[in-house]
Parts: sequence; C-alpha cells; structure tokens
Amino acid sequence: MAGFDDLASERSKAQFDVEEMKVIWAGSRHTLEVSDRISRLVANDPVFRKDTRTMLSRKDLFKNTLRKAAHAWKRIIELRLSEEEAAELRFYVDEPAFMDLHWGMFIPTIKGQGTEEQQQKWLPLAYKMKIIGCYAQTELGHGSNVQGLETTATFDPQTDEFIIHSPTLTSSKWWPGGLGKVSTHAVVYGRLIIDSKDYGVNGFIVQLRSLDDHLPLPGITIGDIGMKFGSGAYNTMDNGVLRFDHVRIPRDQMLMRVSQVTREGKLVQSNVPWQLVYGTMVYVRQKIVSDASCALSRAVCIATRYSAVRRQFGLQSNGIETQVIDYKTQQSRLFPLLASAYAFRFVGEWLKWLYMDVNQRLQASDFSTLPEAHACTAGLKSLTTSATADGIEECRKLCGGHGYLCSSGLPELFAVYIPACTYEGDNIVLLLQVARFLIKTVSQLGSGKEPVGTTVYMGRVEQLMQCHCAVQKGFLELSADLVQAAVAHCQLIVVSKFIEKLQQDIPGKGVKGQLEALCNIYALFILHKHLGDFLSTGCITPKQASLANAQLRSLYSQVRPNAIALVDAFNYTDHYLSSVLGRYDGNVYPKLYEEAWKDPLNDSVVPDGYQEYIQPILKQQLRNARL
Ligand SMILES: CC(C)(COP(=O)(O)OP(=O)(O)OC[C@H]1O[C@@H](n2cnc3c(N)ncnc32)[C@H](O)[C@@H]1OP(=O)(O)O)[C@@H](O)C(=O)NCCC(=O)NCCSC(=O)/C=C/CCCCCCCCCCCCC(=O)O
Ligand SMILES: Cc1cc2nc3c(=O)[nH]c(=O)nc-3n(C[C@H](O)[C@H](O)[C@H](O)COP(=O)(O)OP(=O)(O)OC[C@H]3O[C@@H](n4cnc5c(N)ncnc54)[C@H](O)[C@@H]3O)c2cc1C
Repeated sequence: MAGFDDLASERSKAQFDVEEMKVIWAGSRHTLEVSDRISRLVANDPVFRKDTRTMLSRKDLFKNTLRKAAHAWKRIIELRLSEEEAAELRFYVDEPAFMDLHWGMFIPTIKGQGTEEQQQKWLPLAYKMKIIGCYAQTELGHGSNVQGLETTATFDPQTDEFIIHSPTLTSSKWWPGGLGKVSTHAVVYGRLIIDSKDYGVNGFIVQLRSLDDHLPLPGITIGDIGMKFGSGAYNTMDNGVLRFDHVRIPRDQMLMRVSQVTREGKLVQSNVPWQLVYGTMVYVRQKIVSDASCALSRAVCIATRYSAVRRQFGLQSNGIETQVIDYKTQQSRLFPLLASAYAFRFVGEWLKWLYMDVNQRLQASDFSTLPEAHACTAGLKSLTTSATADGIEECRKLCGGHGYLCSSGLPELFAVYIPACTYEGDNIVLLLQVARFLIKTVSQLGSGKEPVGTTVYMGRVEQLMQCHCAVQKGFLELSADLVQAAVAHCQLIVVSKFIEKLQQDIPGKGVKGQLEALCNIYALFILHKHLGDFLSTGCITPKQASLANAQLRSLYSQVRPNAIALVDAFNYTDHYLSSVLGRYDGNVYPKLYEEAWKDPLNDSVVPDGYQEYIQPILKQQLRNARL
C-alpha cells in the first residue's frame, strides 16, 4: 500500500530515538504516560467522535457539545481522574466549550483574586461543578481597553450590597465564552462606584441563572451572540451577551484580594499591586503559548506525513514519482514550521515556570518580576499565536487541494485556532505592552542592569530600540516600529530558551543532535525572515547573511530523513489529528475516497432540487434545440 510503505520507509530512516523524543516533547515520562493513556481513552470512546461536526446545525452542534461535556465529566468521576488527568481529557476531547472557561478562567480568577474566605466558599462549588462559571470582562464597546469598561458596581451602604448595572448598550457584556446558554455564574468586571466616586475596574461574582430551572435571574438579559467564523469551529462555544438591570449582589461577592470595601463603604487597598486584577489574563496567556505549540505541531504533523505520501512529477529511475517532501521549496516552507513547533513547546515550558515563580514571589510579597511576567506572557502569546495561525494556513497550502477538504482536518483546525490572535488580548495591543516594557528597560540600562541573550538577536533588539526610542513614550503614541522591536525581543526569548533547553541533560541516541538542528533552523529562519533588521542594524554583514542562508538549506537536508520521526514524537492519535492526510498509517487515498461518500449530498444519486430547478432548464434547452 503506497502511503503505508512510504511512511514505514521514512520511519526506518530515523537517526534518533523517537521514544526519547516523545518524552522531551511531553516534558517528562510521567506527562507522556498520562497524555498517551488519556488521549487513547478519548480516541476509543464513540461519544467523542469529531467527524460529524461540520455537518450539524448550530443547535445540534451545540447540543452534541453539551453531551460530550457531560460524558467527559461522567468519565472523570467514574475513573476518579486527577486534576491533571481531567485537564488532559478535556484537552483531547478537542472542542471549544464552556468547560474551558469554567476550569480555565472562572476558577483561576477566584484563586488569584479572591480572599481566602471567598476561595473557601466558591472553589468547592466550582470544583464539584455545582455552579458553572465564565469570565465576563469584554463588552460590546470595549475589549482591549479594560479601563474603558462601562458596567457599574455601585455600593449601597443601606443594604450592604453592590448594584450591578449596564448603563449603556455598549456596556453589554459581549463575547464571554460559556455565557450565552450554560453558565450559572460569572466573574463580572465592572467599575467600582462608592458614594458616586469611580474607583476603577474590579471583579464581582454574579449569579446569572437559577440553579433550579436555569432561567435567567431577575434583571438579567442573556443570550448567545450568534454564529462565528466557519461552520463547526468555535460554534460549539456559546459566546454570550449579558445585560444587567440593577442586579443586587452581597458585598462579599466583590473579589477582595486586591482591594476591599468595608461595611461602612470605605475602600482599602491591600499590599498587592492593583494589576493582580489582570492576573487571570497573565495565566491564560501563558497557557495559550503552550496551546500554540500543540496546534502548530498538529498542523505540521498532518502536512509532513502527507508530504511524504504525496508524489508529484519527477519520475525516478524506478518509474515512481518524487515525494513532494523532497522538493526544496516544500522543505523551506515546512521545516521552519516544524522547528517553530518545538521552539514554542520549550518557550511555553519556560513561561509556565516563570508564571509559577511570579506566583510564589507574590505569596512572599515580592512583586519584582511581575512586569517581566506581564511583558513575556503578553509578547509570547502574541508572537506564538500569530505564527501558529499563519503556520496552520501554510500547512493547508502545503497539502494542495486535499488540504482544503474538511477531511484533512486543516480547515477546522484553522477556524478554531485563529481567534487566539484576538482573545486574551489583541496581538498588536499586547506587543505595545511589550514595547512599553522595553522602553522602561532601556531607560534603566547602565544602572546595573545589562541586557542578556544571543549576541546577534540581542543586538537587533538594542538597535531597534535605539532607533525608535526617541519616539513618543505614551502608550497611544507608540510607533509601529516599536512593535517591530517588541517582536524582535520575543523572538530573542524563543531562541534563548531553545538554546537553554539544549544545555539540559537530553538522553537518547541522536535526540540532542536533532534538537540542535531544529534550534538552528528556527534561529536562521527568523534571521532570514527579518534580514532587513539584522542588516540595517549592522548586526550581521551581507556575507554573513549569505552564509546563514546556505547553512539553513543544509540543515533542511539534515532534518529531511528524520521529519516523519520528528512528528511521530508528538505522539498524537489519529482521533486527535482528525485528518485523513495525517493518518499514522499513511493510507490516504482509499480513506479520502471513503470519506467523500459519507457526505450527506451523496445520500441520493440525483440531488434534491434537480426536478424543481435543473430539469426545467435542461428541458427548455432541449426544446430550443429542436426548434
Ligand atoms: C494592558 C492593557 C492593554 C492596558 O491596561 P491599562 O489598565 O490601560 O494599563 P496600562 O496603562 O497599559 O498599564 C498600566 C501598568 O500596568 C501594567 N500592566 C498592564 N497589564 C498588566 C498585567 N496583566 N499584569 C501585570 N501588569 C500589567 C503595565 O505594564 C503598566 O505598568 P507600568 O505603569 O508601565 O509599570 C489592558 O487593557 C489589557 O490587558 N487589555 C487586553 C484585554 C484582554 O486581554 N482581554 C481578555 C478578555 S478574556 C478573553 O478574551 C478570554 C478568552 C478565552 C479564550 C479561551 C482560552 C482558553 C485556553 C486556555 C485555558 C484553557 C484551560 C483549560 C483547563 C481545563 O480544562 O482544565
Ligand atoms: C473567540 C473569542 C472568545 C472570547 N472569549 C472571551 C471571554 O471568555 N471573556 C471575555 O471577557 N472576552 C472574550 N473575548 C473578547 C476578547 O478578549 C476581545 O475581543 C479582545 O480582547 C480584543 O478586544 P476588542 O475586540 O475590543 O478589539 P479592539 O481593541 O477593538 O481591536 C480592534 C483593532 O483596534 C486595534 N487597537 C485597539 N487598541 C489599540 C491601541 N491602543 N493601539 C493600536 N491599535 C489598537 C487592534 O489592534 C485591532 O486591530 C473573546 C473573543 C473571541 C474572538
């Protein structure tokens, strides 16, 4: 069988220990064991099948998502899965749903911004799913500008309550995932008003729906905001709209770790930075970087396996056409994405450590690394999601026409993934935050602070900053050029963390050698892509640029025999890949043909509508022809 033999042959060429690379990719043997076991548990459960998604109506699609979520919860309980195993199960169910926001935002917000007392009250309810929560920050009129939010939370000292209200149409909460049809509660971000004074944005826990009949509570108008990009994709999620008409909540439902409101209506600031109100966004941004490596590696796995199976032109002596993976143009498009997937994996590991470290320091009232954590999570979220969205689209194109079929898995992956460039912070707005951080950092250089990083990449950032730092320093006046410096800074971090990864103990025959090749491909690819920066800032000479280019092409040849093994190391099941082109067995053509006939359009040989619309035309033509 052509495809199968092709991939078997490719696997025999591997020059490194794939099983050890699986451990490197997973992060540890333990993590590999858990993800392998849980991904297969999901793959073998018919309730979690994904192949019908694009053919369902919005209501059937959503109901099926609820069915899957309920079944996932049932399996978690039945199997007594740990938090880690449960998160893996929800990950491999692979369908945007309210659970993401309940577990990924609502709970972390209460943990990060609630007092001990509030955590003791609300977390047990949330962990046992006795309530379902979402994160309601964005409004119809404001998303990026959090300080522009209009929802009000006015303290009423008569009743010891906050009155939550939507004063304008643009203050309607708009976009929160899980809000439209499922969540019973929300963390609502609104302007704290005490005695007519506006104290800025804070988080408030608000019940939205009855726990008895799920109907909206008095004063609550709530619904779904409508279809989004694509047919299946993110339409499994009930992104919602929410309006308040003077809804009253107890004072103790304002999240009070950052600031407290006393019974007398006095605002007391605690000793933690006010920016902790933004803490959930930092947490999710670092998760999103890890998710980017998953999404990109998934697309690269599909495109790499298909590139080894697909033969086109170039008849060889044995009369067989050439594998498209052997074309230099295919390699120059595909291998940098393979390298980027590994690079984002490792920078995501580092970012997770940075986030944990910041949180530990916060416990000890050490806020010194909070600005860097914000800048790194914001910048790397922006960089990795933009590169991943573009990379998934490139992988679709690398698969030719068949990449455009839903059965390739790539259109759906693209449609689900691309909002990552917007949610949790628009990517440009986040880069402007990094630019602001760089301006402050540059201003502190020489006072004992020295930049660190790989020379050429460091030089590029420094030079770009020098060129543009004369520009206005206000957030709104930051020039587009500073965004360029912010991107350069984030790329420096990615390369630096890849190099640091290589300095760790890396067991397994040939594993370190392959990672070194991928690290060099990523670094030289970025240098090639931004050659203007490196040359214009004098970081490299034209001769060096030419040498770097030649080295890049030589590295592609080094990776070529290992490409299939490098994507096998992701250890994805066919269920998770959900792609005929990316099947582990390479059995592409028979499966493509088989999938085609499953389309409902093929339920009848003559399509509905023929008699009403087509036959009259043909008959008329026939009559005309006889005249
Ligand atoms: C930062 C802004 C752009 C501007 O803020 P502003 O208040 O105006 O302040 P500035 O003047 O710019 O800055 C003031 C100073 O504060 C510093 N700062 C700013 N932000 C932070 C921060 N976050 N942390 C620390 N410090 C910060 C800043 O540097 C200044 O410092 P200095 O004065 O210079 O010293 C702000 O408006 C902003 O952040 N805007 C973006 C808004 C945003 O991101 N919205 C997101 C809404 S929520 C959302 O989109 C959700 C999407 C859900 C998608 C699904 C994702 C799921 C995947 C992951 C989770 C899945 C897990 C599943 C788990 C399981 O199943 O188990
Ligand atoms: C699928 C999806 C899920 C979401 N889930 C949630 C959720 O669960 N909870 C929640 O609260 N929100 C959620 N959101 C909302 C999301 O957080 C916002 O859409 C996001 O923060 C961007 O804000 P915005 O839509 O106001 O874009 P805007 O800020 O209006 O962006 C529009 C354009 O203006 C530009 N721009 C804005 N400000 C500046 C500036 N200062 N300088 C230069 N350019 C600027 C942007 O770069 C962009 O090009 C979700 C959004 C999506 C798409």
